Amino acid sequence: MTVLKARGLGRKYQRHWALTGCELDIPAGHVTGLVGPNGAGKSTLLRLAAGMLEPSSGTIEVCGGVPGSGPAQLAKVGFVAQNTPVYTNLTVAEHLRLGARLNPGWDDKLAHDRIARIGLDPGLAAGRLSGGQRAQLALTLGIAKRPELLLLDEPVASLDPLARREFLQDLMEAVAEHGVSVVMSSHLVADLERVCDHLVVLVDARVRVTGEVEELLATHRRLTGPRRDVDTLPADQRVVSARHTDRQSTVLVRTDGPILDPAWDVGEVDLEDLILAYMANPHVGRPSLGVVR
Ligand SMILES: Nc1ncnc2c1ncn2[C@@H]1O[C@H](COP(=O)(O)OP(=O)(O)OP(=O)(O)O)[C@@H](O)[C@H]1O
Repeated sequence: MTVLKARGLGRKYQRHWALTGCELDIPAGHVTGLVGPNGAGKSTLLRLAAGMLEPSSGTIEVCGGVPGSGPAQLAKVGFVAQNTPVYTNLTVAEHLRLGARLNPGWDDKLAHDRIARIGLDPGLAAGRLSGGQRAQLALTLGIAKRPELLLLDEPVASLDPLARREFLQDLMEAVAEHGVSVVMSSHLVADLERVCDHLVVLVDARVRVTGEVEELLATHRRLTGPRRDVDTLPADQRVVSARHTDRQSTVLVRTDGPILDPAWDVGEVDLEDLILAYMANPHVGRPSLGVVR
């Protein structure tokens, strides 16, 4: 089942396209990592999915409906925006009461347990919380809503390392126990490596690569060998990035078949290698032959 489907999806601000030609099928029951450079269009995609923005072109379907199209649709989707908005004059406890009132699937025990574990004072006004504590409150509201799809825009950016680890643990539990689907943007590749089994890389407003992490890792290889022109590689080895010194070439390729050329030393890639290769070289198939010293 697909939890987010985009077809020719685009969004422009004035005359600038923040997202364009976006084709996505994000499967249900997975944690999908959304990565890309600053300004790539990640928040724009998440806000389109949450129904906070209208597409300028194409279509987007979330949990089988049009984002933001009514109360039933809103109940299916949780969204924690990048600035983790909370009501500054309401206390932590009032936020939980509001959550319970507004959300049909609200898990009150989970919300209270989490707030207690984090150590947030229920009587404190949200405006007096630190940035990280505010993020924790917003994330608690998002998880306790028990949505079908949870959209998180850089959720852990302001959390300390321990809080980050615990939050990711909570997230994985929610996925395992309640089958919630998650799409989260992050610049922290190590975190994505821990929790994501699906990946979308956005660069320059376009989807550069998307797929199951396991499948992506299985089909990408790092080739190291005597310097050569990447145009001489077999057609089934799609060049993602290439670096050259005077004598040596290092090429990251996508291929389904084995690498038979004995001149290459063939290595596996990890998620960070893969993400950086796609982020560094947006012009797939047109790698630079510049010399790196
Ligand atoms: N409200 C807006 N008005 C005009 N331009 C905008 C607006 N919001 C975003 N943009 C532009 O759209 C592009 C994509 O922005 P977006 O916030 O989606 O990127 P992002 O990938 O989330 O970036 P970051 O990693 O820095 O959070 C950027 O060029 C940005 O300047």
